[in-house]
Amino acid sequence: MCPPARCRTGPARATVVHVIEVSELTKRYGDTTAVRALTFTVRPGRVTGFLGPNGAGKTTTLRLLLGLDTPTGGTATVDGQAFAGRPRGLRRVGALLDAQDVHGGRSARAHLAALAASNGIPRRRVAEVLAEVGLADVAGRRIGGYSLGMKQRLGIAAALLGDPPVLVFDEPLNGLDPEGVQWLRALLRRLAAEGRTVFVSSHQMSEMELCAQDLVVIGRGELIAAESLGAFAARGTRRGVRVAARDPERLAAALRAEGAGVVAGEQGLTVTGADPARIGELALREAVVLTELTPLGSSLEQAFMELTADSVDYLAGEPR
Ligand SMILES: Nc1ncnc2c1ncn2[C@@H]1O[C@H](COP(=O)(O)OP(=O)(O)OP(=O)(O)O)[C@@H](O)[C@H]1O
Repeated sequence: MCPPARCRTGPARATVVHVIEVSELTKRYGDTTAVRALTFTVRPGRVTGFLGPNGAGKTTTLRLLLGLDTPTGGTATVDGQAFAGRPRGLRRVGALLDAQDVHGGRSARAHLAALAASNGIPRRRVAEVLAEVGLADVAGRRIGGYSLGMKQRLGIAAALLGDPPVLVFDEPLNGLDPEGVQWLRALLRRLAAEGRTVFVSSHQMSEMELCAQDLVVIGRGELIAAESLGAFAARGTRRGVRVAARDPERLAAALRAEGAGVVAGEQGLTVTGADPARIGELALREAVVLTELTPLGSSLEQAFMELTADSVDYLAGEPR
């Protein structure tokens, strides 16, 4: 593979940084506003997770970015230019949008060879990417007989074919088995470590938690957050503070009188609405000996649920 840094030639290209920039991006389909005034930046050298509940507008955003659809307003650019489906576009941006969208009658090898030919990519890349995604042994088989996971791997192979500095994947973990998920997480991290810009959508926080460094979170087409994983997690409400004390009932009463929430459990009290310092002060005032005072950090999943709660269109299970 040619790392992006080495792909830059000449003084003009030396300053090129492979940034995805989305500015005031809006897309309406009739009465539906799929994306509304979205603005964010995706930087190279990091895996950026693109998160949002079902129907949030992730696929629409990626389609607009890739020039597969036209914005109603705003812009989406790579390296400062709109990316339209150019013949040699695979060298610039590699994308996996819909793994099922392939000609089932062809073999994986023939499919990739055709893509390579139309993008001016050396034929040897076909064997390289097939090996990279673990499909070398089945490359001669018809794609129509592939499982969803195998088609995802093929879609990833196609995205890697042109050795591009920018990679965009829409829900690439769908259909992968646990080994496949681990493999893909490692691949995404490696691609970013090579200096590429890696933008990956998912509707599940837990999927991104282990490989993304930055997050762009949207809900109902609007931006909720664009920041590092850590900053996003910190925005979730703290789960509370676990407290153990010699006289828990007395402390619980004092905390409740202060407006804090207190739930008594086997391991002690779980307190919300009061930080450890305030709990310590109250314990001192009530002359209650504390034996444990542990802040419970908010998990990313919880932050995601909280921050997108108002923008979930489709809920599984019980109605809200
Ligand atoms: N071609 C279209 N015509 C009409 N409405 C559309 C079209 N494409 C998307 N939408 C609507 O735009 C909204 C955003 O859809 P989109 O597929 O971008 O969301 P998503 O975040 O990718 O969802 P998911 O996680 O379920 O794939 C939805 O309400 C969807 O029904």
